[in-house]
Amino acid sequence: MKLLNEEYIKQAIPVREKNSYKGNYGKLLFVGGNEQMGGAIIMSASAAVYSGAGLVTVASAPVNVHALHTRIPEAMFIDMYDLDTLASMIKKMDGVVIGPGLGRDDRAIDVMNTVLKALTEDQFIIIDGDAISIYVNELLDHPDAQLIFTPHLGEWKTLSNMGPDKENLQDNIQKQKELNAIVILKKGQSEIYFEDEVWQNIPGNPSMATGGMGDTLAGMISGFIGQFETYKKGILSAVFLHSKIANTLAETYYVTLPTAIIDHIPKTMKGYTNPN
Ligand SMILES: NC(=O)C1=CN([C@@H]2O[C@H](COP(=O)(O)OP(=O)(O)OC[C@H]3O[C@@H](n4cnc5c(N)ncnc54)[C@H](OP(=O)(O)O)[C@@H]3O)[C@@H](O)[C@H]2O)[C@@H](O)CC1
Ligand SMILES: Nc1ncnc2c1ncn2[C@@H]1O[C@H](COP(=O)(O)OP(=O)(O)O)[C@@H](O)[C@H]1O
Ligand SMILES: [Mg+2]
Repeated sequence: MKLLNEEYIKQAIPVREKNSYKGNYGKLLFVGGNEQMGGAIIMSASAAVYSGAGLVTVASAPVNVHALHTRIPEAMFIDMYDLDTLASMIKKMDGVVIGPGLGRDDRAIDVMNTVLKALTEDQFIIIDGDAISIYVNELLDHPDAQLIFTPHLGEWKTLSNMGPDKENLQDNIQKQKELNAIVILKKGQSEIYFEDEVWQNIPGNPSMATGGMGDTLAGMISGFIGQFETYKKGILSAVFLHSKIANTLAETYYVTLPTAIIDHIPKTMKGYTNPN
């Protein structure tokens, strides 16, 4: 297992080309946030916007539109239950995050089916939160896109049948291959399972144990992938900086709010930008 520490991330973040434009930095769709959990998809999309994603659209329950626009006017909005619009929107995207606050009811299952079927091979999808349960329970097919799962240990049990006391490196590698996906297994020191190697994150602390922290990570990962050369660089940099920011905040704060992490992303990224 490789260790994900300061050395890897140093100067990993690319400098923006002088004449680049928003289309160069990722077009992302966030799908989730039912009537009870709008905050989850708002945090996720905010994290992508603050990570530098070029264009962010949120597909959510209509009741969430004003809260979203108050928090991030940079994002666009569609009704996630309008399945035709949802399917046509997917076609314009580089990547999709689905699951934060999605719920698991029949409407959520329809949304999930629509998204997975509309994807094409040059796109990526991050499946998080409730979407993990739907993927497993509904026996959905692997989408025609790069698949990325971001389970916490409870969700990993749903995906792998291995509980927190049973999961282990070798069996996790085996399961990752069966899933044909990149797996970011979230825990105190999260592990990232790629096709050819496994990494362990070093920073992180218990001030992060608060609702919305994983929603925020999923948004950061998507935002980074949209701008980085490779999936590996984008994912590893996002996982590291998410917990690195939390460590800095935890020096003076008892609890680290996901929204506080989001606020600190742009300045922290600047500090790790490669000047060459
Ligand atoms: N503001 C909002 O809108 C927010 C919305 N949110 C949205 O809520 C949705 C559900 O997400 P969730 O993570 O709450 O799933 P949940 O069904 O409780 O977990 C499944 C099982 O896993 C277990 N488990 C969990 N963590 C574990 C661990 N580290 N290690 C071991 N076990 C662990 C857990 O066990 P338990 O805690 O019940 O003992 C349970 O049995 C999702 O869409 C998310 O985006 C939240 O993000 C909050 C803020
Ligand atoms: N004690 C801890 N130490 C380090 N990281 C933690 C700790 N508790 C939680 N985290 C991190 O917080 C995030 C929690 O994700 P998740 O449970 O999906 O949150 P939510 O669904 O509420 O957004 C993960 O990235 C996890 O690694
Ligand atoms: Mg979660």
